Amino acid sequence: MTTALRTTGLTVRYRRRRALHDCSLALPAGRVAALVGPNGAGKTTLLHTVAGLLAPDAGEVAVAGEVAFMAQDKPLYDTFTVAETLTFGRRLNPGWDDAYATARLAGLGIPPDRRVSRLSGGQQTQVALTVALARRPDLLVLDEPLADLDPLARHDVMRSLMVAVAERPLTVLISSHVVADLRDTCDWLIVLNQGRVQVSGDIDDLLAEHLVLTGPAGSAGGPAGARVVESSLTDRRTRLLVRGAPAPDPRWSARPADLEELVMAYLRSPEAAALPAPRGVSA
Ligand SMILES: Nc1ncnc2c1ncn2[C@@H]1O[C@H](COP(=O)(O)OP(=O)(O)OP(=O)(O)O)[C@@H](O)[C@H]1O
Repeated sequence: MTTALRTTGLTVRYRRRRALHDCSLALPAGRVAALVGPNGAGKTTLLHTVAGLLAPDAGEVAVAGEVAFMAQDKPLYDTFTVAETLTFGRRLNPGWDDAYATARLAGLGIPPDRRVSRLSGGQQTQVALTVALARRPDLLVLDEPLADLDPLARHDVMRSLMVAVAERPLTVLISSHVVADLRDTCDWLIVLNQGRVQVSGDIDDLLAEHLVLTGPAGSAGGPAGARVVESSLTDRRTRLLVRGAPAPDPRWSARPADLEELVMAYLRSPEAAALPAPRGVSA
């Protein structure tokens, strides 16, 4: 397994405020990784550090190959046409693949003579994405590319990103607040919370090892052997999200957790973690 991105003990401060603390993760090549976390968790700081725009105060970032970064506020010039945007990209990037960029935009039905300011938000995102992809990166880093797009445009952007990933060897790291947008597209999950990496792993593996248990009220610890990530209590039932399968107990019913439940449970329990061994900490 080749590692496309590895961060080791990454710490970043803005003056005295620590935005990232001791972040270590490894992303295998060819994965599409979702980076999720609440406002202020450090997602943009992590992406900027991976893209080389910020220098860490401690720790290291290692990327296998070239990185292309698409910032949150789509880096396009409003007064340029789409064709001029591509010309600009070609002049700035030695490894630029013009045939790919032109064909991709034609396939998406985006007219080359249209001014960027006259494109829809979804089309602007597609142009910015095309500029990033035409640089032929090994690692594509996207900071909230779906923000301010309607659900249809979000779906189109993610689907076209999947086409790009299927066409070439590419690893993608994409931040978003909307977990539902990422479920069909991403196969790796990174949860960042309060500047720390809380979860990093294969989504199917994570889902397979987490359960939602429902059982008697007043038993927040759950059945024997349960590793509780989060518990919520009502006066009648206890609901737990647990990692690993506890011993069978007839008082508790179990069902698989979905991705949103898993993410929310970790975000509400900043002390819990699901990280790979040997560096990992059990929930
Ligand atoms: N330029 C800056 N100067 C000072 N503090 C900053 C700066 N940029 C970010 N921060 C702080 O660092 C922390 C992490 O911010 P960051 O933007 O990385 O979070 P985020 O997860 O991307 O948030 P959001 O989801 O709101 O975009 C926050 O507490 C933020 O206020």
